[in-house]
Amino acid sequence: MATVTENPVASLSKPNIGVFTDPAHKLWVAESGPSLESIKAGEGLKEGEVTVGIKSTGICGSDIHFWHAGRIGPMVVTDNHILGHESAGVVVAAHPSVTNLKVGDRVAIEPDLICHKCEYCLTGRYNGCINMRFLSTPPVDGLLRRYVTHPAMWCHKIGSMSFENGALLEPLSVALAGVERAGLRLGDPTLICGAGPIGLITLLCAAAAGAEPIVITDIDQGRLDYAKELIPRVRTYKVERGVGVEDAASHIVSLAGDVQPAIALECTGVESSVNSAIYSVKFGGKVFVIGVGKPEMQLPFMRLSTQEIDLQFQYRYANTWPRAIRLIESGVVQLEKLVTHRFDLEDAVRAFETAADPKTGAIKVQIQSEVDVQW
Ligand SMILES: NC(=O)c1ccc[n+]([C@@H]2O[C@H](COP(=O)([O-])OP(=O)(O)OC[C@H]3O[C@@H](n4cnc5c(N)ncnc54)[C@H](O)[C@@H]3O)[C@@H](O)[C@H]2O)c1
Ligand SMILES: OC[C@H](O)C(O)[C@@H](O)CO
Repeated sequence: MATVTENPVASLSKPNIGVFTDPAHKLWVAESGPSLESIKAGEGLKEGEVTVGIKSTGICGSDIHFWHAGRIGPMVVTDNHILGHESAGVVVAAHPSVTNLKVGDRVAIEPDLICHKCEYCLTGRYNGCINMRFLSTPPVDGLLRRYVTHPAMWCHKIGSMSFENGALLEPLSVALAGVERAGLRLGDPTLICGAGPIGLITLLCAAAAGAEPIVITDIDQGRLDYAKELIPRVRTYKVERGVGVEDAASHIVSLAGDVQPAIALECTGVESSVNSAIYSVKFGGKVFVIGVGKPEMQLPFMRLSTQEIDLQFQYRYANTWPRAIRLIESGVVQLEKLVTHRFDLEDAVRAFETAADPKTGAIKVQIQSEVDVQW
């Protein structure tokens, strides 16, 4: 264990840099705020805030989307914009008012800034905050920087957990929120649609929660093979172009041993996939949609109606971090294998190109930054 120096922030020497995109779909690394000088001078920290030296940040599909498409639905990149919302690092400075954290604490950052005043904040469903400012969703800059200033209350201590795992707490939170609100129970036959990072983490959670049998779908055989490596008992279904949604549903049910799923956790947001899930689940079952997709979709209304199927949705998460930390610390959910590629912050453009290219076989690409402080 390294020793804490009198004033560790004084030893910081690397400039703050960040990963930017813009409305012209450029992607670049450049100097960003807060500046090293202001951090070292102890300027700019407001009451309740800390500065975190970011060590690991995962690239999310939404980061690629903001870069390539310039928008996700109503969230539009209108200016130079810093990406990233899956990060963990070390506290390098703290405002004197902060009592829950100290310099040197290892933390994962929950990337929301909420108003603490609206109905949803006051009732614990703060992901619905009407004044939500979610880091990396334009116009709010994200975490892909060497240093970030953030409210201490949204920096969760991760103890000796690796920074890579700390950065995975964010997508784990998405999956946990889904599994929890879907009401998944021990022995529930479960369908998971999509074996991207969210689908795979959902698979790990559903398996840990005792779902059985579990079928996972994807259009990519490589991702299905990956799912099988993670959870050998999972049954995999490769979705083929030209196969109708009802036929796909029959294949899924037959793969499950002629058992209709009680719950489908939809992690693609693709219309045909949502519809195969609706045709797969049993009477009174639930299709729980985590994936996000196009603004309007056609759904089999009468199937939903005559089979009393619940169709439910999830948007981000609330109150998941402490639970997610316990699951990783105890090894109940093991996410290490998901990180397939690692790049330095200076090399972030290559990291994004790798994450965006299906031929690389990347599942989760993480960006690591050097924070040259001596503890
Ligand atoms: N609700 C939320 O708060 C929330 C949070 C994070 C991510 N998401 C969404 O969750 C979804 C999954 O995220 P991800 O990071 O894993 O994305 P991803 O794009 O990496 O993974 C999606 C997977 O679905 C597969 N797929 C595509 N079409 C399919 C089909 N017809 N049938 C089966 N599989 C198909 C793809 O091959 C891919 O492996 C995305 O829509 C993302 O935007 C939602
Ligand atoms: O996990 C959080 C999600 O990735 C975000 O909601 C993103 O999709 C848009 O801001």
